[in-house]
Amino acid sequence: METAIEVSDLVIARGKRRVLHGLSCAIPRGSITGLLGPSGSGKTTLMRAIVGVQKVESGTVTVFGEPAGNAALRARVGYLTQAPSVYADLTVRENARYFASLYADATKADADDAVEKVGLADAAGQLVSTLSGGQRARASLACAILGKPDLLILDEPTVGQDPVLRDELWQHFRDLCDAGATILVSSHVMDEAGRCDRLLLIRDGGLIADSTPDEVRAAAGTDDLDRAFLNLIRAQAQSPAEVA
Ligand SMILES: Nc1ncnc2c1ncn2[C@@H]1O[C@H](COP(=O)(O)OP(=O)(O)OP(=O)(O)O)[C@@H](O)[C@H]1O
Repeated sequence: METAIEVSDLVIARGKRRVLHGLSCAIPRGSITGLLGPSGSGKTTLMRAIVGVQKVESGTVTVFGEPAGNAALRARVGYLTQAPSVYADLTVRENARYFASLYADATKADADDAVEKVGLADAAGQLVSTLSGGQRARASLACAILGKPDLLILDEPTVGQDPVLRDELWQHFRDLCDAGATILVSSHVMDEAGRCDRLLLIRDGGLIADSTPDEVRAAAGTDDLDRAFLNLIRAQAQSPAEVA
C-alpha cells in the first residue's frame, strides 16, 4: 500500500525534556490510523511534527513525499488541534465560511456542508462563545474538514461528544477515508481504536505497537482492546527491548 506519512528516527525535545526518542513509522494512504498511548506519551507532539509546526531535533517526517510543513502541503493537510481553534465572536457558519475563504477550492456550500456533517446545522447561526464545549469542538472539526484535505490529523476529535454523535462522526471519518483521505486520529477510547485500520501505540515517546486492531488483540492474547493495550504497556515496562 502507498505510504502517506513516513517518520524516520524522529527525536523531539519539548522544553528541556526529550519527548520522542528516535520514533519511526509509516502510515498508509487511504486508511484510518489510530494513535494511542497514555497521557503525555507524545501523541500531540508527533501530530505537530507531521503537520510541520513542531521543532524537530533530528530525524525526518515526509508527507506525500514532501518534507512536513512544506508550503505545497498546506492546502492538503487539515489539523484539528486538541483545544478548539475557532473565533468565539463569530457564529459557527461565519467561522466555517471564513476558513473556507482561505482555501482556493472551498466554497460557502462546502463550509455549510461541513457544519451539517458535524451535526451543528441547528446551531449554525449561534455565536461560538455561546456553544457548549462539545459543540465548540465540533465547530473546530467542521473548519478542519471543509477544505476536503488529503490528510486529516485529528487530535482527540470526539472528546465531550455523546455516543450517537461519536458514532456519526466516525461514520463520516470512514466516508472521507473511502473517498481517498488519509486520517490519523488520536484517542483514549478503545471502541474507537477498534474502528481504525491500523493502530500506533506509543509510550514514553517510543513506538510499542504498529499493527491492525486484530494483530494487537492477538499479540496481547485478549479480544478486549482496553485489556490488550494494558498488557502491551505492562509487558513493555517490564522488558522494553522485547516488545517491538
Ligand atoms: N510546550 C511544552 N513545553 C514543555 N513540555 C511540553 C510542552 N508541550 C508538551 N510538553 C510535554 O511533552 C510530553 C508529551 O506531550 P504530548 O502533548 O505530546 O502528549 P500526549 O500523548 O498528546 O498527551 P495527552 O494524551 O494528555 O494529550 C509531555 O510530557 C508534556 O508535558
